[in-house]
Amino acid sequence: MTTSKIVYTFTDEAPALATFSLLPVVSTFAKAAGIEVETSDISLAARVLASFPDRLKEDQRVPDALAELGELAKQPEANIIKLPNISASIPQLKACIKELQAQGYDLPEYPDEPSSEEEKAILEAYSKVLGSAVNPVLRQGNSDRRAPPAVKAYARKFPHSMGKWSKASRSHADYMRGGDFFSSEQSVTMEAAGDVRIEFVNKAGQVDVKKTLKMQEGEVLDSMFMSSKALDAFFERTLQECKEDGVMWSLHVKATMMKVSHPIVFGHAVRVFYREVFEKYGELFEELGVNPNNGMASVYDKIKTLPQSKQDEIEEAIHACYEHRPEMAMVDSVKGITNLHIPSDVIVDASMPAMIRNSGQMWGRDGKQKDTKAVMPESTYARIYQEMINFCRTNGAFDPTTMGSVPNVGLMAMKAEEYGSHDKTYEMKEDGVMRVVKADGTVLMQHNVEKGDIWRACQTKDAAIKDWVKLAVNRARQSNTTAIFWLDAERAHDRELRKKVEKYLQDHDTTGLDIRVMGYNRAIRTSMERMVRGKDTISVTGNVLRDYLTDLFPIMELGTSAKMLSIVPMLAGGGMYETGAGGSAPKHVQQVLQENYLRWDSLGEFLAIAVSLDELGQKTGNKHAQVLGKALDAATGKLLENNKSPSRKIGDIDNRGSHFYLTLYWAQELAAQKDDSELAARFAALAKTLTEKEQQIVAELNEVQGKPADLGGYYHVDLSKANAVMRPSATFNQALESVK
Ligand SMILES: NC(=O)C1=CN([C@@H]2O[C@H](COP(=O)(O)OP(=O)(O)OC[C@H]3O[C@@H](n4cnc5c(N)ncnc54)[C@H](OP(=O)(O)O)[C@@H]3O)[C@@H](O)[C@H]2O)C=CC1
Ligand SMILES: O=C(O)CCC(=O)C(=O)O
Ligand SMILES: [Mg+2]
Repeated sequence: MTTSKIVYTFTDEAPALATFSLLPVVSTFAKAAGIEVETSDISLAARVLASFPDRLKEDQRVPDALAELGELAKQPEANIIKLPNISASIPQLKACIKELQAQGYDLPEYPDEPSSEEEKAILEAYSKVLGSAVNPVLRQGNSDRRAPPAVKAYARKFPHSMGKWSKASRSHADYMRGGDFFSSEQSVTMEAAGDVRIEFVNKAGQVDVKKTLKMQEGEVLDSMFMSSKALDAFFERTLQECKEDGVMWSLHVKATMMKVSHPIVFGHAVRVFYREVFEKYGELFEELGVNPNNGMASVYDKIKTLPQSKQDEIEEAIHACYEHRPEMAMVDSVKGITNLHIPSDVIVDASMPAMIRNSGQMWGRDGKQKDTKAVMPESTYARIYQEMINFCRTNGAFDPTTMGSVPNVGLMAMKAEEYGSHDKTYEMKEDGVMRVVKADGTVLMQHNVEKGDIWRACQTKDAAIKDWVKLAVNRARQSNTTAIFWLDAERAHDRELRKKVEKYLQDHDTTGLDIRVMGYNRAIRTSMERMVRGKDTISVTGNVLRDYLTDLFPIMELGTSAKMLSIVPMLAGGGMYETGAGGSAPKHVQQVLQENYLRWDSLGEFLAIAVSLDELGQKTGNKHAQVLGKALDAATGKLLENNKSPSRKIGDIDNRGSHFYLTLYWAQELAAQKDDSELAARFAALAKTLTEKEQQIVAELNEVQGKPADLGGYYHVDLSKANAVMRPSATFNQALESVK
């Protein structure tokens, strides 16, 4: 039997905990097909540790698993199961460093304001770990995300709750009407390969070359900026309006994925909301190293060094702001954590759908739901949320039992669009001109900018676009579904893409297919109108809309994006199977710590593993793998039918219980199938044991609930402790071990 390999990532928070329980199951089954399941630790903690080998003792060092996996992703044999990981904000990164230091790892502090060369090098090393650092490296292909039929059927049978919409709802999205990235965007397509320079020219005419880019032929290059003055004025306007109208104020950005530009935007919101505090204590804050981009948590943290009386004075000034500012949405009203506390608490892709599902409301200081103004400065993508809000206000909440589906084909390969913008994003230090210049001196694009403005460039490679069009046509054909390319004629970048889409569509046989190109507003309206009639529509979008829509529609349709099948067919021929489309659910870990209950649903993992096995089987001719994959799909279907997913509250089965049922059904399916007698024989005993001992195992699993759990860490858990917590049934463990 040929041994082939599946790489299973070890990540963070809830999915990492779930891995302790699920991986032994997967390895046991895969082994029967001669497949080795290798883990690759790309958790935030491991990435931090891998950045400072020289400071660690021999036995503390870890390999740079992300770099290795990034290389594998470029090979045709790649078969990677990727679980969601933390895209760390600075506060999260600092907390991780602190935890590792306390565990005895000699890591340097995160230098907020590096002064020496050494500190600058440290900051650079940490910057590589910050924000969305994993996905752009591993996603060496475009994105295919959809709800499999069994999952959709489950949602129709057991619909999740949907908050009612009132026609009188005052909730809405608000965005800049000028001065933002949308209004300043310029875009060019490179006619030939060659270098271009990004440079700044100050008022005195001095030129500072920021970066030289090696451009490929046919590559699309964009540049744009957000005016800092316009941004501040916008925030002030939204606050005034909320105050006057008595509507709650909330901010929705993506400070994790847009790791350079959005924390700055978030910092502006903090400074405007607490204007008097920053005016009065600005200098002191500067001395203390307060960074509003890290949220109000940074203020509370840094003022701790001050005498108590000064701290009280500042806290009073903060409270005084609440007197004349509108009510702000809360992340945790019990603990008093506001929307402006930490930039990674409210992440737009998940927060806006949650709000729309929840009657368009968020939680106020008193813990009650309220209508809210959802502030999303960048108008490019914010408008789609207003369209959905309008739709729900007019037609009522969506009905999961009848609604159609909006799967997505997203452009993200080769760090397409915003993914590749981080090292080309600048906060201007003075007034002047930012320009993009060809080697021969031709100015391709330029903007007049002012101090504080945020300027950025994005690149999109021709090969990535070509592959994206191909994937869209394939999906439209395979699922016989209408596909809409969301490309806005108002946007410079999209105009370039429209030309390419028209051209590359001709490379494919599209007879009989319904493929359309529309601006965002029309695209979302059309998709929603079809959806309420039970029709499916593939959204074919750029990178940010890929991210937004693959939470937005699944959360309406399925209650969570965790149930999505999320595939990245890699350009080099390999495959990455992501689990779900959502995040790492930090709230779930808190529940484990408090009451040893993990409500994480590993359905995304089950779906991904089945596709991974099937693909591996097809590519290597491993028949056992295909049988395993098919049986897993059937087992997942049964699990859904029998409603054996984790429930939200203690008392019922949690993540561990659902893994037991998956194992039971998987073994039963294998034992019963007729395609592969070897596998049937091998799993017959396990199927029998688990069937007989169901009651006992479930009792053993559920017995541990209700008491606090000790994991020995948050970012870097103690392996044996986490193992003990996540595998509490001796009977189940023994049954698995007995499979030869
Ligand atoms: N692909 C990736 O690697 C991604 C990583 N992230 C990262 O994840 C973290 C959290 O992001 P956030 O925006 O809060 O998004 P999450 O998706 O983690 O959280 C939103 C909510 O969705 C529900 N949810 C998500 N996944 C599951 C699941 N498998 N089972 C059950 N419920 C689920 C939970 O609801 P409830 O609490 O009500 O149970 C959760 O609180 C951040 O660090 C972010 O950067 C985010 C998106 C993708
Ligand atoms: O890379 C990230 O930070 C998040 C990605 C994400 O949310 C997604 O791919 O849906
Ligand atoms: Mg997302």
